[in-house]
Amino acid sequence: MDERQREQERVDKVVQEIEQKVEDIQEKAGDVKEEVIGLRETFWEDVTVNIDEPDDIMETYNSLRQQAELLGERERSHKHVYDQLKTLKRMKSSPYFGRVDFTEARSQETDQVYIGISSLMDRQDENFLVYDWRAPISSLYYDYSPGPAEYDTPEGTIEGTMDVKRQYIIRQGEIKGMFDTGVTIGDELLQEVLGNQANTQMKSIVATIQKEQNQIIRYDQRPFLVVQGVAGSGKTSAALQRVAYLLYRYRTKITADQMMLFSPNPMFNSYVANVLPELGEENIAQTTFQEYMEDRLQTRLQYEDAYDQLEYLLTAERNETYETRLEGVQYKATLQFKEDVDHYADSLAKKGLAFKNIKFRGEIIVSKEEIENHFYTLDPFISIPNRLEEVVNWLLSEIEAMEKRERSKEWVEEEIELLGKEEYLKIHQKLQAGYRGNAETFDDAVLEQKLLSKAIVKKYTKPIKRKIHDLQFLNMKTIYKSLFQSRTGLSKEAANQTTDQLEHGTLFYEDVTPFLYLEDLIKGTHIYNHIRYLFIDEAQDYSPFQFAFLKKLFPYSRMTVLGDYNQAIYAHTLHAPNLLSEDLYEANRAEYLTLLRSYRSTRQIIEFTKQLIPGGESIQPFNREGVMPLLVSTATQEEHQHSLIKELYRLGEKKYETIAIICKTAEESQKAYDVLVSKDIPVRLMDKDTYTFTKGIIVIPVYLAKGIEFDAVLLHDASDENYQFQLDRHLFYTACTRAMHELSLLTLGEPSRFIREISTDYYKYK
Ligand SMILES: Nc1ncnc2c1ncn2[C@@H]1O[C@H](COP(=O)(O)OP(=O)(O)OP(=O)(O)O)[C@@H](O)[C@H]1O
Repeated sequence: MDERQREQERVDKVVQEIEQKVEDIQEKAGDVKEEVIGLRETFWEDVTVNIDEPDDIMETYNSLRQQAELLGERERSHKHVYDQLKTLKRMKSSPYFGRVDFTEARSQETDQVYIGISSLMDRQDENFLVYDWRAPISSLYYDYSPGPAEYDTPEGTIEGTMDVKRQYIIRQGEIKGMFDTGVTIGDELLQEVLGNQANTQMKSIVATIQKEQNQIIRYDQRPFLVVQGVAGSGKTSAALQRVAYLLYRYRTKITADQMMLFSPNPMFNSYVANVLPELGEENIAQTTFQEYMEDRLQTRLQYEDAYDQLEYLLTAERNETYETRLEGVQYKATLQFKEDVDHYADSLAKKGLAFKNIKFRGEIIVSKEEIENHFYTLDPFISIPNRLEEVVNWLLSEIEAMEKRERSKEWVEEEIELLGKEEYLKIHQKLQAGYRGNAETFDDAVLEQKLLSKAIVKKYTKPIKRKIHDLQFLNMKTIYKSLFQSRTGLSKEAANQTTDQLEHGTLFYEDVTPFLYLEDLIKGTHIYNHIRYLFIDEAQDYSPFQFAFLKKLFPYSRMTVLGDYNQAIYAHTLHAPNLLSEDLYEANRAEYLTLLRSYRSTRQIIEFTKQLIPGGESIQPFNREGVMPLLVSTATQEEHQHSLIKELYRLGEKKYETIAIICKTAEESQKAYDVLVSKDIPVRLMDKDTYTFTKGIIVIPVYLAKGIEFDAVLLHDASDENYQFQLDRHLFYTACTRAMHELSLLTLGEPSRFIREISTDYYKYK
C-alpha cells in the first residue's frame, strides 16, 4: 500500500468516527431540544403566580427566576450541542489539513499530529485524532520546517525534532492533494487558494497561515500589538484568526462579547462576517467609528461624516476657505489640540459651562442662569461630573415641587375631562392595580381625581426628568463653540470657520471626536469596561486624538492595531503620526510587527504597485503569475467611455466573478455609473450606505473599497488630473492593490504622474 492510500484509509477512519459522533450527539441533541420546547410550553404551568401579599410576590418572583434559569441553561446546552454538530459536519468533509511528526527530545516518542479546524478525540476519549489548529503543539506546523523544532505550552517549552510536515487538500472526505513541505507552508496549497476567484466573503486561512502571521495570531505579551503590513499581506485575516485563537486559548475566561472590532466601513463588516463562524466561533461585535459617532450624537446635532469630509477635500476648489479647512482638519487631529481641550475643560471648573432653560408647557421653570448659578456655587473642588450629579438632584426636586403645584391647576382638570375612554381606563386600571390592598377607598371619587391629576402631570414631566438625567440641560454646542474663543493652536481664520459652521448647526467631521471627548470630560467618561480585546483595522486612518479618545473609552482592553501607512487616505494623516506611529505608545507597552509579503495580487500586479510608494521595494510578492497591468489612455470622453465598455467586455469574458470599477470619489462614481446604465451594462453603484457587496460589476469610490478585494479592478480615470497630490498617491495605491488577478487603468488625458514614474517594463500600454 502506498503512502497516499494509507493516508486515505486514515481519513476514512476519522470520517467514520465523525459520523458516529454526529449520531451520538444528534440523539442527545434531540432530547435537549425537546426539553427546551417542553419547558417553553409549560413555562407558566410550573410557576406559581400570586401577587396578593408581599410574601406571595417574593415567591412568585423566585419561582419565575428558577424557571427562567432552568430554561436558559437548557437553551445554552442546546446551542452548545448545535455548534458542535456544525463543526463536526464541516470536519466530515475536510477533517484536517496538516500533519507534523514530532519526536520529543526528552521521551524520544514520536507523535503524529494531525491538524484541523477543531480537536477531535476518538470515541473512548483517549487519543487525539485531530488537534485544533490553535493548540500549542499545532504551532509547530506554522513555525518550522522539518528539523529541530520546539513549541511553547503553559508548562514550558517542549523541544524535539520534526520529521515530517505534510499538507492535505481533503474535500468530501477524499484526499485531493498531499504534499510534504519545507519552510513555508506549501506554495502549492497557497497557489491553489490564492488562484481562486475572489469571494464576496472573506475565508479563513488556517490551513496556510504563514510564520509571520502566526506570530500576530498568537502574540500574548504586551498590551498593544501594532502591525504595519503592506497591502494584501493578510492583516485582516491575521486579526480574525487571532480572535479565534484568543477565544480558544482563554475559552474559560473570555467570550466573544468581550471583544470588539473597529472596521473601516459597513460593507467590510459583511465581507468578513463568515470567517469566525467558519472556524466554529461566534462573531464579535463590529463597528465603525462612524457608527459609534452616530450612536453617541443621535439627533442631538447635525454632523458631517468621514466620507463627506473626504469628498469635500478631494473635490472642492483649492482656495482660501479650503486651506483654512485643511488647517483645521490637520490640527484637530493632533495631541496638541487634545491638550487645548484639556485646558479648556479645566477652566470650565471655574466658569464657562453653558446651560439650557428647563421648560414645562412652554414656560421656563428653571432658567439657564439659575442652573449656572447653582452649579458654580457648589464646591469647586468637586469634579465637574460630580457637581452635575448634584445639579441633577436639585433639578429633580424642583420638578417634583412643581408637579405638586401643577396638579390642582385648571389645565389638568381640562385634560382629565378630555381623556379618551381608553386612556381613562388605562390610567384607572393602573391606579387600581397599584391600590389593590386599599380597595374600599376606591369608591372615593376625590381620591380618583387626585390620582388622575397626578398621572396627567407625570405624563408631562416624565420626558423632562429623563432629559435631566441625561444631562441634556447642558448646552454642549455652545460649550464646544466657546472652546474656539479660548486659546488654541488654531489660526484665527480656522477658529472662526469652526464657529461659523457650528452656528449653522453642523459639526465638521474633524470636530466630532474633540466634541465627544470634551463631552466625556464634562459629563464623566463613557467607558466600555467589559471589552478585553479591541481590534482596530485600517488603523492608519485614525488620528492621534482619536486614538487617545479610544484609549479612554476602552481602558481595560488589550489592543491589536493593524494598518498600512501607505493606505492612509484621510487628510488628517498627511504629514502626521497615526496609530501605527511608535511615538503614540509608551515604552515597553507595545510590540511592533511588520508584514512585507503580499498575497492578494499576482506577481505582476505587485511588481507594479510596489513602485507607487516610497520604500515599496521591500514588498515581497507571493509568486503567482498573471498578466501585466494594462494602461489604456484616451483623449476624449467618447473614447474613454468606449474603452471602458470594451475593457468590461474583455474582463467579462474571463468569467471573473467580481469586477470593480474604482473611482476616486463618489461624484466620479455616480458619473461612471450613469454612463454604464445608459449603455445597458448591468452594474451596481456602491455608496456609503451599502451594507453588502455582491458578485458582478460594481462601481465604487476608493475609500469604500478599503480592505476588500476583487478579481479584476478597473481604475475609472487614472489621469494626472485625478491623481497628482500626496493624498492621491495613497488613494491610487489603495485602489490598485484591491486587484487579485487583473488590473486595468483607464485615463482620460495624460496618465497620472505616479504611473509615469514607473518603467513601461511593468505594464502594457494600449
Ligand atoms: N496565509 C494565507 N493563506 C491564504 N490566503 C492568505 C494568507 N494570507 C493572506 N491571504 C489572502 O490574501 C488576501 C489579502 O488578505 P487581507 O485582506 O487579510 O490583507 P490585508 O493586509 O488586510 O490587506 P489590505 O491592507 O490591502 O486591505 C486575502 O484574500 C487573504 O485570504
